[in-house]
Amino acid sequence: MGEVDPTFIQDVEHRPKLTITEAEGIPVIDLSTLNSPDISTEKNCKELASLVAEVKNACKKWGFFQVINHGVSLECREKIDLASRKFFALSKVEKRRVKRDELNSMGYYDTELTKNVRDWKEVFDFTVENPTMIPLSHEPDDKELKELHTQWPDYPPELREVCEEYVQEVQKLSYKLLELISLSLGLSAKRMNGFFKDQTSFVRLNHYPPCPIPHLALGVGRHKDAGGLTILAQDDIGGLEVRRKTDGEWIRVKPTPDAYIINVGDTIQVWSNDEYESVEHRVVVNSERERFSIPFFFNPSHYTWIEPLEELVNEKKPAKYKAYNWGMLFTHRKNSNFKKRDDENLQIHHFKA
Ligand SMILES: O=C(O)CCC(=O)C(=O)O
Ligand SMILES: [Fe+2]
Repeated sequence: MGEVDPTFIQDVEHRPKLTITEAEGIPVIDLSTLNSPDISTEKNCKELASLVAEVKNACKKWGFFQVINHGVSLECREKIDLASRKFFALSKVEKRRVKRDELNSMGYYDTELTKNVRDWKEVFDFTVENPTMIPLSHEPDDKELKELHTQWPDYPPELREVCEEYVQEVQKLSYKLLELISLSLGLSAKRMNGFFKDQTSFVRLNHYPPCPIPHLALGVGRHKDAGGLTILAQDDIGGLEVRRKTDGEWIRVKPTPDAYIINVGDTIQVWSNDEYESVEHRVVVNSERERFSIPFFFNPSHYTWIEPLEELVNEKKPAKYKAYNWGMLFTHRKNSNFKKRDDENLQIHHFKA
């Protein structure tokens, strides 16, 4: 097995149990009602109301759910999956030609830290908007912006095109989900859409190679997603674990062919004034098989100030957070994935009112 870099080793309390608890409970929600051309009939109204109720229950209970009949074409998903496999099969030298650096956080890298421990994975990130504007530094007084541009590799030559097609399709699903979540919070369907103009969303191709020490390391350490929503395609290997709210147990999300796994991020937690919570999750790796996954992080514009929506604040439920700037948080997080540092990552609890 050889020596494994000690930066991969998790503290004892965070090491995974290799016996799997697979939950029956993480809901699978059928979105076919939304594909119907005639959404305004009485039957459809009823179906929509029950769909919204399912979304609400899932968000309350788990913070996670899977969707089927979501409208993203399987062909499109298969194409990006294949291109991703071809890219990661290249040599490290080839992949590092499109490596991310301090100035551009998009591209390839294999040294991501989650809570200061290295993840057993390699990734390729690309943005939705080109360019994507974010603050240059996370200092609140520094108003300078920078442009993120995706660095596309030469191989496989179709990568850029299939990624761009995939984003188009997943975007449509993101807005459908955002609208369902809005309705489920008692808001108008499009209440949150405006925050996603000039979005800082990005897609990540993840590759988790087989790991000789799956009991000591993690593919991704425990974390919560900071943005609005995450829409994840996982393959048939499995490894994603979600912290169950009722008892804190780590529950494996069962791979379901052609489904997407959805979770609400910290941003929706704050907008909802803690009506919904962003739930901790992690990825367990295994010694035999490599795993691939593709999360889409649906994030607001850098100039969005995140705070509880006024409709969800009242005397009984005062605002639980002070407003913070999304761009500043995004830049802070990006820099900390990059460099080991002593201070804690910036988290929403730092903005508790
Ligand atoms: O690969 C997965 O299943 C999940 C990855 C994840 O949680 C993330 O990249 O934020
Ligand atoms: Fe995540």
